[in-house]
Amino acid sequence: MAEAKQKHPRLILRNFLTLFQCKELEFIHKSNSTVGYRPNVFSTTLSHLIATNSPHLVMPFVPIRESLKEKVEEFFGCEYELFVEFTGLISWCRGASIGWHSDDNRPYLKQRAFAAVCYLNSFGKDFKGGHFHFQDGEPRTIEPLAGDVVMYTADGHNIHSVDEIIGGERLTLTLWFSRDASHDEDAKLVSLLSQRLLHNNVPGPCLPLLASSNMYWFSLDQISHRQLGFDICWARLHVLGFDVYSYQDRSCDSDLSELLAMPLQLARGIELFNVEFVNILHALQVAQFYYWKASTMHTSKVQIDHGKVGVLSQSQMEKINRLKSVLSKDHQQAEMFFSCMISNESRQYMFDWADFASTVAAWEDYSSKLHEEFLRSLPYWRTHQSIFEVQSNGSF
Ligand SMILES: O=C(O)CCC(=O)C(=O)O
Ligand SMILES: [Fe+2]
Repeated sequence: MAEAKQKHPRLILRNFLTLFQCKELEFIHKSNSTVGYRPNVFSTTLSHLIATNSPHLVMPFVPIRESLKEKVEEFFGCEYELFVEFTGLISWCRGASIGWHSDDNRPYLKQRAFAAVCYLNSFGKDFKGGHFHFQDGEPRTIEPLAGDVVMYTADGHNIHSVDEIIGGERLTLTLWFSRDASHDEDAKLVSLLSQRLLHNNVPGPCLPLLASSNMYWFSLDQISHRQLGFDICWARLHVLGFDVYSYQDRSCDSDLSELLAMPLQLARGIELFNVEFVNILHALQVAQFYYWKASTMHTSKVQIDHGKVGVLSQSQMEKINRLKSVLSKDHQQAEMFFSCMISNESRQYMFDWADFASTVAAWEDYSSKLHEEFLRSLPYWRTHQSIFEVQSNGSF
């Protein structure tokens, strides 16, 4: 046992995260993800959340990062404190895989000492393929299950691979830890957070800002980029059954994607929801929040306000379709990547506009609570140049 730990230092923890934590991080990823660093991979980093005016969405990560770091330090018997080098939500869609490697296998990755991979959804239910394998030692294979974590040294003692994803979207929270303070992610994040406070051209607290449109454009073919692929935000709304309607006029097709950064509305079938969202990310967050919370809602107990939902006119439908033709060159691929594999529980609930309307307020409430928590924590983070959980009485 001790010998095995020396040869292949690794640890598997079952149910380390609660289902609530997994679902909350899934919500954050599905409403903020951008194209990732490998083919068919999407990611949400903390610096991206800060840059898109959503620093409050860093809050759900804080206690998780802290307990993961403690566990890694304890299990691997670290004499000195470790630093988090990277925190990110990473999802892999059909076709993504990685062959045998160690996580420090590039000169620019040498600072990585340990990895922690938290599975946020499950093999079989949410995706097919995607098993994790260690080349040597035990356990050899890990079947990802929501809530479980695998921790291992980033060096050659833990060469590993991940099988190709066959269908669905496999989601993880991945952290790397370093012994080197100059690679401390916290110091960089605190500095970004402080800079953001100085910006005043933001739409309001908790209202997301878009990054550059390239970050949301997925294409397998890098060369004929815009002729293929789709906009990630549009695609994620599409698989939830929504269309995007913008009443603004644009004569030229190439300008249409700019509309996503402007006020717009959501439609479903022939119905238009008469509530304005500040941009597509705002609409996407509310839509993802609805599906996260759908199982706790009581469908049709309330009547929708008269006037909140109307029937689309012919010209409104034409505008929706024109925008769609620019934002998705490949509907099939968008659906293949992001559709839930089997019966996602929330899909069993009938969509209801009255519930959706109350979600807009519930989302605001959720966001502003996190924002308050964030504002309370930030002065402590700035003083200590570190991100950690601050209790409401200021202790930690
Ligand atoms: O997602 C996993 O199970 C591991 C991913 C991995 O090996 C990596 O990102 O280096
Ligand atoms: Fe790896």
